Amino acid sequence: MNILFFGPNGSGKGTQGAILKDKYNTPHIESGAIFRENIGKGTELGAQAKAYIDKGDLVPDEITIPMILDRLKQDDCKNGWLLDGFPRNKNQAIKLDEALKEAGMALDIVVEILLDREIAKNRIMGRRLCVNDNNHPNNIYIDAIKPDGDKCRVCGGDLKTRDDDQDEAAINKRHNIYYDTTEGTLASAYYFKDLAGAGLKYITLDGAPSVKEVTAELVSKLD
Ligand SMILES: Nc1ncnc2c1ncn2[C@@H]1O[C@H](COP(=O)(O)OP(=O)(O)O)[C@@H](O)[C@H]1O
Repeated sequence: MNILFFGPNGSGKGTQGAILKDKYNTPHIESGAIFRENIGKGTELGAQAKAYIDKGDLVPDEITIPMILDRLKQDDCKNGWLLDGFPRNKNQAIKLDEALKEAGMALDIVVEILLDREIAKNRIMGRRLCVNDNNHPNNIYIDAIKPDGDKCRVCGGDLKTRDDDQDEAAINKRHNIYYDTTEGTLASAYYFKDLAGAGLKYITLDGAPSVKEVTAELVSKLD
């Protein structure tokens, strides 16, 4: 299965993407993770991308598009892939569509998580990480997982915040790109939505409920 996954920062896209990856046993290709890996290894690509990422901008298409299209040609993608974080603008969507047609490949599923922008921002800014286990869910803005005072609600451990979670300007910048329905990431999702029907299944999920409820909706809509 060839799958695209869309969701704003704060929508739990990474969590739901892992469900899809396991269900279809495909590689989970995350454009941001590829950039971070290259930055970590000190590659030329990493050096080029870092300047843009640090400013909260998108890495230019002439860098990003060939990087992702090359990745989709690798052997492990033969039986399908889950692409997460690409396309992120209309031009990337058009180039992906052209490359798929050229390779005689087709998209099978597009998943879009719907989440109000303010809720998404609060989830990011309200996130608290337990020093004992980052997976202990604590968020000061979500009643269901409010911390126990200033301690982890699961184990009572100390809580910390991720620096980039508190940079409201950077969060707004990323959300401006995501929620832009003319040239931004939602424009790229809708580009494929308009193609839906020709064997392409477009699934929307309500991102507001709990992780478990979003997963249940996702699984019910895939079968
Ligand atoms: N498709 C893309 N096009 C251009 N830049 C990208 C793309 N995907 C990721 N990036 C860059 O990598 C950074 C990290 O991406 P990601 O891990 O998805 O985090 P976030 O969702 O917080 O932006 C992005 O902020 C952007 O600068």
